Amino acid sequence: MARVLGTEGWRLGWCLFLEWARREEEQAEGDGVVAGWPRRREKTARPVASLGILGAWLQVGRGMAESTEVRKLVYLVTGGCGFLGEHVVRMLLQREPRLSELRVFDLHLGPWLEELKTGPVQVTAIQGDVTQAHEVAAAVAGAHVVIHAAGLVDVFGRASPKTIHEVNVQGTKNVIEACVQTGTRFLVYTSSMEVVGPNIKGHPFYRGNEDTPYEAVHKHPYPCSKAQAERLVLEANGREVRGGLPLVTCALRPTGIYGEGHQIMRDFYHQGLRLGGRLFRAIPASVEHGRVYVGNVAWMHVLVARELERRAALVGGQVYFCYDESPYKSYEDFNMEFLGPCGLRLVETRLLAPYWLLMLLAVLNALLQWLLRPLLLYAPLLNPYTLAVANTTFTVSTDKAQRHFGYEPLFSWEDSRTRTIRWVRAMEGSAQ
Ligand SMILES: NC(=O)c1ccc[n+]([C@@H]2O[C@H](COP(=O)([O-])OP(=O)(O)OC[C@H]3O[C@@H](n4cnc5c(N)ncnc54)[C@H](O)[C@@H]3O)[C@@H](O)[C@H]2O)c1
Ligand SMILES: CC(C)[C@@H](O)CC[C@@H](C)[C@H]1CC[C@H]2[C@@H]3[C@H](O)C=C4C[C@@H](O)CC[C@]4(C)[C@H]3CC[C@]12C
Repeated sequence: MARVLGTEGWRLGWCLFLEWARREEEQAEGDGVVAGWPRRREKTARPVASLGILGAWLQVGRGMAESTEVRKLVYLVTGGCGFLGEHVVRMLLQREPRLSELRVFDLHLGPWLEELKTGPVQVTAIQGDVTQAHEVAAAVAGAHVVIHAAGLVDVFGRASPKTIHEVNVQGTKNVIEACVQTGTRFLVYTSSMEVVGPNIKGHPFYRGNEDTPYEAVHKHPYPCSKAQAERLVLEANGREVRGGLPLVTCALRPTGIYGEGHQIMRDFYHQGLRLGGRLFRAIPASVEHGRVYVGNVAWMHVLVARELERRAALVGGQVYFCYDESPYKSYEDFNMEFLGPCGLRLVETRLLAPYWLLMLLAVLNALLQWLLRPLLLYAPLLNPYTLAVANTTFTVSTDKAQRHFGYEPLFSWEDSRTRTIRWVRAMEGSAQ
């Protein structure tokens, strides 16, 4: 379709222009207004009208001309069937007009991909493992842009530290090397706030930005792996890829993502249902955690991927926190923005469960997980790491993405909240 508009576009534009010119001239004779501008003296009216219409036509023509060549880019999204990945895939299809092919690479392909194959963009589902270099290289070959969102997001002890490292670090190395070997020049990495903190010392990060000094000290396998992977991506910026041009990379650091498809929100909801519609507060309301809507995180990925080529010198090698207008609240209070309207309530237990008791329970959970591992996977939300993270303020306040590549949140807080509540309610229907 876009290609057809190329030649036909100019011809169609010219016909539109002539028809419009005729009508404008007729109208200008009648009501004294020329193409939206107040009519000037008779002798300038006609040139003004023609200029205005000509300008409109040129705009139409250019837009069509641009559309004739735009569908030429191949994007690859690793982890494209995950919580964030699916939103990135759908956002690209909606808001990246230059796409000719969208490759979705994931260990587990979602059935919903089939519904995407009816549009003008070729959607190629690739079942693969980022830890397998040859599978990554095959998927990357020929892509113009790679958005690397595949990762093992585990802070609940489900996967071994070795596996987390293999996926998050070695997998990222494989993506970088595939870009270099095949000549793909633009790589966006989905990093995480946890690359920064909260650190093992429980230091708060209050309204911090990308330049705020903070002692990023980690022991847990997940943040360690994200920090290593991010460093690899940023260090790869400028490396020569096949064909002799430089690789341009950047990393996006979402804070706690929420929205349609968020598994942890789903876990909280089901836990509340099991407890008779109640959730028990474990974290003081004063401990704030930054959260960001998944649609805005997806939009930031799409936008920075588009701007990487045009603003390579500025954006290449940079990190950007993902942010929007979501309010600063404790993790649990924030979740109640969505779970409350769906019938759950947060029971104040701070007097009943002091921090030391919660930490004791968390340690017992970790011990139980270790004892039961040969028999079954016991991975509750409460463990020493999640308690420590939840109990440490971590909020960002930055506009670096806006300054560097014009990012503005696509979804307001109200819209993000409404969409998430609608999703929880749909879960409610399925849970009954
Ligand atoms: N969820 C959050 O709050 C959050 C916040 C900051 C950053 N992140 C980052 O965003 C990215 C996506 O996270 P998510 O929350 O969507 O998690 P997710 O688990 O829903 O998605 C990750 C996807 O990667 C895929 N994957 C895992 N191992 C793979 C492998 N070996 N090969 C190929 N694909 C593999 C999974 O199948 C899944 O579809 C991750 O890199 C994560 O670190 C998430
Ligand atoms: C059981 C209570 C103590 C309850 O309040 C625990 C909440 C806990 C499960 C979450 C609190 C903070 C979350 C993390 C944070 O939002 C950022 C993250 C970075 C991202 O890359 C992956 C997810 C996560 C680690 C996220 C995980 C859940 C929490 C620890």
